[in-house]
Formats: sequence, structure tokens, C-alpha cells
Amino acid sequence: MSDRPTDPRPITEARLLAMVNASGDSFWETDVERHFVHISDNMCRMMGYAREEIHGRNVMEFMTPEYRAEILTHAAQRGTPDNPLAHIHPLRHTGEFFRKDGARLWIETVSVPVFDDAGLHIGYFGITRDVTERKRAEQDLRRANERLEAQLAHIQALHAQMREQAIRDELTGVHNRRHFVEVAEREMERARRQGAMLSLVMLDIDHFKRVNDDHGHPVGDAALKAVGALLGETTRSGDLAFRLGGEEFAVLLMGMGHDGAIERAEIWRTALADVRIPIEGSSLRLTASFGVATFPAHANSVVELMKVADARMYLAKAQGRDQVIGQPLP
Ligand SMILES: Nc1nc2c(ncn2[C@@H]2O[C@H](COP(=O)(O)OP(=O)(O)OP(=O)(O)O)[C@@H](O)[C@H]2O)c(=O)[nH]1
Repeated sequence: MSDRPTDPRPITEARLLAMVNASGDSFWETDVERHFVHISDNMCRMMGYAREEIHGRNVMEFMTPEYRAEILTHAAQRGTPDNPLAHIHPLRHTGEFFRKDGARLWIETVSVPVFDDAGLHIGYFGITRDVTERKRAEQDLRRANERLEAQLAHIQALHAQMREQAIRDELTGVHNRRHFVEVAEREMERARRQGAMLSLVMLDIDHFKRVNDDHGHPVGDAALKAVGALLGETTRSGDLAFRLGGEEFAVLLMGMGHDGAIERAEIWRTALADVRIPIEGSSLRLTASFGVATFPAHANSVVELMKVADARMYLAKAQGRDQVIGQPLP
């Protein structure tokens, strides 16, 4: 047996209330319909009302419209729209209330249903705490995060735009030579690993110098744009068109064998015949010379593939232009 003296005083409601008050939290009781029947001093202080101003009023009256709407939505989902704050188990929730002076107050509440000795539900009691500062800090943090995310998205978009500009030919909109080298190396490695084919079609507009000389540089630019548009629009998805420089273009055909690539080149050659470049009072027709080479049949590296396609393209020029050459050189 311990000889320490035991506290002889019973734990009375008054002592419990004093403890809750001392903790800084607020205590309240409501009837089943949620009218306040008891409010602690702290609760009055927190809400900025005198006790008699709260007593008998419904909890919902003090809620902000947003919080009330949230409660009513949940109640409708639970099937208790007539008594939106009803619950039969202890419940913790956080919501926004108005103080008497109109200030908004975030309140965290633990609410417990109360039953009489016969087991009849007679109301609720609960402990409530002002968590406005915590909520504000959370909101500030969330807003700061949202701002950061928006900035990040903006930077990513700028980065993507810069990357896009870096790999595009400004005049024609097809990819540029730098990107060609990058993509061709990558795709040839992929083809090597997968035992696949990779074809290169190179084309050079015929007598392009004359276009510039006879009609001016802007017409030359328009012709380059028209060829870029034709290639860009008619290249299969997965394949890529490039302007290698001047009036020279290339298309990389991923997984495409030699015969298929020659067929594609013929399609572009024919389509080019339908392109009209407007010039004063008339229009200009273009032709181009094409060279086609395929990995691994004709080359084992990008440099070699370009060399073979280029040589065939110049053979097409030498043989009269406006044609596709894919056969080995004589
Ligand atoms: N308008 C315009 N012309 C360009 C551009 N880049 C290169 N050129 C011109 O393209 C012409 C290329 O001419 P050449 O290489 O002699 O060849 P070509 O006249 O096409 O003759 P073939 O290739 O033998 O059929 C030159 O006059 C260049 O100035 C450009 O961005 N815009």
C-alpha cells in the first residue's frame, strides 16, 4: 500500500471545466439540433460575444457561407440534410467561423454526442481551438507553392520554346542541320540495336540560284518555305524533315527500307511539280534532285550515309535534275 495521500476531492464538472479553460481551449455544449446550451469563457472570448448573445443560437449561424455550404453538401451526401451537423461518433473537423466583429476565424473542433442514462441522444459537447494562424500559414504556403509551380511551368515552357527554336530552321520551320546530326546519330544507334533500317533522302532545289537572280531573294525565300512546308506536311509521323543549309533538305525515314524510301522520294518529287511560287503576274515552278541511301545496306555511319545520299543527289543533278537516284553509282 502506498502511504502517499490520495486527493479526496471528486472530479467535478467545475474542475473539468477549469482544466479545459486553463488549457486555452474552449468548451461548449449544444442540444441535438445544435443550439448552444453552454459556452465556456474562452469560447465567448474567442468568438467575441457575451455568453447571452450566443446562448440558444444555432452553431450554423456563426459559420462562414463557404463552410456552411461545405457542411450542407456533406449532409446531403450522408442523407441527413435536415440535421446537417448530426453524428453519432466523436468527430474532428475544421471550419471557418465569423467573430462578432466580422473577423474570420478558423476553428478546429472535437465534437462528441451525449446520451442520457436511458441511451437517448440529448446533444453534443466539444472542445474547440482557434487554428486561424496555422490555417493562414498553410494557405500562405499553398499560395507560395502555387506561385512556384506556375513559375516552374513558365520556365519549362520557355525552355521548351528555346529548345524548339534551337532545333528549328527559322525560315522554313523544318528542323535544322544541328538537330539532323543529333537525331541521325541517335536513330542509327537505335536501328543498329534493333536490327532495323534507316533511310536518308537528300534533295536540292534545281537551279535555285536562278530563282534568286531572276526574281529576287524574297521569292527565293518563299520557294524555300514552300519546300519546307511540303516536306513538313507530308512526312510520316515519326520521320523528320530538315533543312541542311541553303536549298538543301533531308528527310530521315525511321525503319524504312531502300525501296520504300525511293518511293517516298518520288512522291515528293511529283508533289513539288504542283507547288506554285507566286511571282508578279504569274507563278514559278520548282524541281529538285534527290539522292537516297539506306543503313545498313549502303553505309555504316551517319557521315557515310550522308556521303552516299549526297553523291547520288549530285548524280541526279548531273543526269538532268528533277529525278531520284537510289542506285549505286556506276
Ligand atoms: N533566297 C535564299 N537563297 C538562298 C538561301 N540560302 C542559300 N541561298 C541561295 O541558293 C543558291 C544556291 O545556288 P547553287 O548552289 O549555285 O545551286 P543551284 O543554283 O541551285 O543549282 P543546282 O543545285 O546545280 O541545280 C545561291 O544563290 C544562294 O545564295 C536562303 O536562305 N534564301
